[in-house]
Amino acid sequence: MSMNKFMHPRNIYKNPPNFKQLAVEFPEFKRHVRIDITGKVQFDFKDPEALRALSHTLLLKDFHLDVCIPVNKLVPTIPLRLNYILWIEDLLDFIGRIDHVEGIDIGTGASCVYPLIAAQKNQWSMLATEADTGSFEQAKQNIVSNGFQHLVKVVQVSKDIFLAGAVDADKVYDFCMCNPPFFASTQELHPFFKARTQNRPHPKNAFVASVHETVAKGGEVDFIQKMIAESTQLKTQIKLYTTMVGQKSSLPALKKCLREAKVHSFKVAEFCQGNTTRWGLAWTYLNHDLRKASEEAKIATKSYKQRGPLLYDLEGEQNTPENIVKITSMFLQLFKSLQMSCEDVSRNKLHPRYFVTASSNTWSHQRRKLRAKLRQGQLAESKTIDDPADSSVAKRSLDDLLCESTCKKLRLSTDSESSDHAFYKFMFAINCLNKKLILELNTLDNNVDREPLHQIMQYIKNNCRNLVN
Ligand SMILES: C[S@@+](CC[C@H](N)C(=O)[O-])C[C@H]1O[C@@H](n2cnc3c(N)ncnc32)[C@H](O)[C@@H]1O
Repeated sequence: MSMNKFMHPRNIYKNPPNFKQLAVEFPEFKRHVRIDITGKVQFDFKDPEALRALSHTLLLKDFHLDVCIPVNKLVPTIPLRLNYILWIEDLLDFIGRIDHVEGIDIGTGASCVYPLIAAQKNQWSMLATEADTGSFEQAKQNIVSNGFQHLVKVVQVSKDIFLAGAVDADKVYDFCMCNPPFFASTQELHPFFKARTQNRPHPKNAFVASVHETVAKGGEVDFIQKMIAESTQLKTQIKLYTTMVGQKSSLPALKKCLREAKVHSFKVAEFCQGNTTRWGLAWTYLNHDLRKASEEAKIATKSYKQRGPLLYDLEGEQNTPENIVKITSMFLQLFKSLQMSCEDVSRNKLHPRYFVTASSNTWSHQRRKLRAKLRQGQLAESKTIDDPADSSVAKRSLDDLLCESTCKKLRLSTDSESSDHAFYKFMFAINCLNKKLILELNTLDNNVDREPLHQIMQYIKNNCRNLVN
């Protein structure tokens, strides 16, 4: 069963990429797809070359990164890499780190994929380490060819060093991350390695990595235990220690090790993508209880599968600082016009995020007003924010009628506009991905009714063209 629906809510690959479209846009990718007689696009996940082309194409299309992934080196699956980065974003938010973030990627690989995505997406400064000479050289080239020397630095380290020898002694880092070699021996690479159940099917994807990238003496438990041991020396010099864990069976030993290391708190998350599940482990010596990290940080786990935010692609809107500020202020105006109050909880101006409180159901009230006007034939003169171009009035009035039944369901004690208490609270954010701006709405609490959120989103969509043009 594909687990895409359990991905982090901000993961753009929650809806799988459109392979047909990718093939049209990227000739390199086109070579690896064929159209069957029913017209369906076929992609061979068992072909290492096809997987390499897919990762290369997604990095190019969605992150504007042209990354050389050499043959016989690990091909990074991009949805998983993004899940990990989004989880770190949430944890950094939780500990209050927003600006000028500095991170470390242990074992960056030839692609240098985490630092490059982190630098491109979030402008984080990254120190990358790599033990293998070939991968180190390639990582260096990938940084230069993508023009990220100002944000990403890679250092070659010996296999026995994790953090201590690589970090600058005078510096405090916000986080470290790591995708460790998962296996203890080459036999473990075999799909029917004894730890896997007899019934378990063959992996659906080709195995695309070299042995030294995936095998380390003692496997991931030993690798991560060494990281934990070094963290007991570095303590708060790194605010947030994180690593990926490839096998669930490794978690009990690692949790025990963290308790023995007397870390202040630690947290486990589950990253689900495609047919693969991985785990994230984070710990800190700072006075933060990571177990209480926000709902969003927890959302990567299965139990929050129904609770992703509602997203709306603000098509055609440029991802520039000025435009983000402009669009945000337009949405704040819209909320104000709906008599909603907005509390700024932004990470910074480029990551606007607000808690919005409505004290009554004003959005469907607006709809009622619109319907009343329609009935009275007044729309032509109307200058409210609800006024679209003439041609779309008819369409939206129809939308309104269609929506009427849902609006009725929402009629609560409400329509008393003067009520002081919060009638409905939600989170509004603008997220940026390369040239795209995405509007995000979410509830603050998992147990509240999401129907109003859908209605507010619909209201925004109906009015968005007026707002941003
Ligand atoms: C599983 S690969 C991950 C590569 C990349 N981070 C990714 O996710 O695609 C692990 C990498 O760690 C490197 N490595 C192994 N031991 C290391 C150490 N002690 N310090 C730094 N890198 C190490 C390996 O050479 C390999 O490139």
